[in-house]
Amino acid sequence: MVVGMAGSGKTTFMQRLNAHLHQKKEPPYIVNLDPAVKNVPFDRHIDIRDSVNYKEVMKQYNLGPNGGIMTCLNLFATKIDQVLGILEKRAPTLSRILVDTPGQIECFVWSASGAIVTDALASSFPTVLAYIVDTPRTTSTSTFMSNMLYACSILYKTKLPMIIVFNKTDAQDALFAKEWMTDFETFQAALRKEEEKEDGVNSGYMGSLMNSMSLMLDEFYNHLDVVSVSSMTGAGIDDFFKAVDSKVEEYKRDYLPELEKARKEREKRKEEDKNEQIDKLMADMKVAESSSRGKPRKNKKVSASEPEIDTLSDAMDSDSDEAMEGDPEPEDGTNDGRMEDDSLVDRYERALHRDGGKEDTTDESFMRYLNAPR
Ligand SMILES: Nc1nc2c(ncn2[C@@H]2O[C@H](COP(=O)(O)OP(=O)(O)OP(=O)(O)O)[C@@H](O)[C@H]2O)c(=O)[nH]1
Repeated sequence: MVVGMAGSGKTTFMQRLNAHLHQKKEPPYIVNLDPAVKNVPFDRHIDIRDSVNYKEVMKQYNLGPNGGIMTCLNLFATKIDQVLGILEKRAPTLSRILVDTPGQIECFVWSASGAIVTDALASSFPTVLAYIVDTPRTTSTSTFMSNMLYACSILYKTKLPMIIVFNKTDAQDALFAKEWMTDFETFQAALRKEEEKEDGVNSGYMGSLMNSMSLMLDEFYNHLDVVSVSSMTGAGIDDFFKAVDSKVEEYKRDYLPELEKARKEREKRKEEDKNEQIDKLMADMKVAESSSRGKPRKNKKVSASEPEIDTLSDAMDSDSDEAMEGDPEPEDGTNDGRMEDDSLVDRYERALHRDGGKEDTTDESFMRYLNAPR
């Protein structure tokens, strides 16, 4: 999945990857998620523009460009199951799926639909993010830092393996950026140099902010692979694919178990919710039963100060008080004084196997309903 700021060269990079894979006789499957792109210089198998009309969405919903992209993505996200279905059907014959994303990166990465699309893909296929950086525009420490912070936030949001791709290296070598990422002191020196040269543009608050951030980003750099490419000339594309293969291993090693853990936790929570609902149901039924049994109120004092029963909780309080007063518990403590008979609660308990797993064929349908997967 290719992400990056507007103009960083995502589409050109996609075009280069496509050409490279075709040359190797491993044609990729291509998905375009940019609703606002005008010309895509390669064939797409799935294109968001086929299902939503960006211009029309802006008009219909009275939106600006970014709102238009977000809404298109939201509409597309509702069809993600169908997209996954197509991809999964194709998967056995595919070596790679390439996904292009909108240049308005925040619309994609920070929107709910962006997360839905990313999570859906990542739960079905080994997914790697390629964060494209416009190298010639990153030679100043401040633009470099903004790019790295963006990449960092995407990494922490998606938790997917990420490769930083320094693009346009035919116009600007990326060695300086690689050094800044591996040697903190080189970055500090560049900061100082800019301060002197630019007459204090990065001095004061900005300078010290970047200084601290570069220290913080050190940890983030450890999680990345970095490659330099030129989408224009094709230089570095082999290195990129090598990095992808190593990141796929990382996906299998780190991401998949996390995914499995999250899935199990979701299921466990669902089960707990179900049990909680059943417990509530049981509690309600006990109250309903005890009040509907219509025991005569013994020694009931009727006084002006006695509160009226308005709510279920009031009723519960009142009944338990009453039980303490006039209907004492048996001394062995095995019975709360309300459940002597084969009551509805008993039958529900049996239906749920809470009585040690004894079968009760009479309530089978209810049991089946409760145990049925949802
Ligand atoms: N010199 C050079 N220019 C490049 C390279 N890759 C892309 N460009 C140029 O950068 C500009 C933007 O490229 P795109 O591929 O349209 O960038 P994008 O990220 O898809 O842009 P958006 O769709 O607006 O987000 C174009 O003029 C490209 O020709 C490269 O490797 N070298």
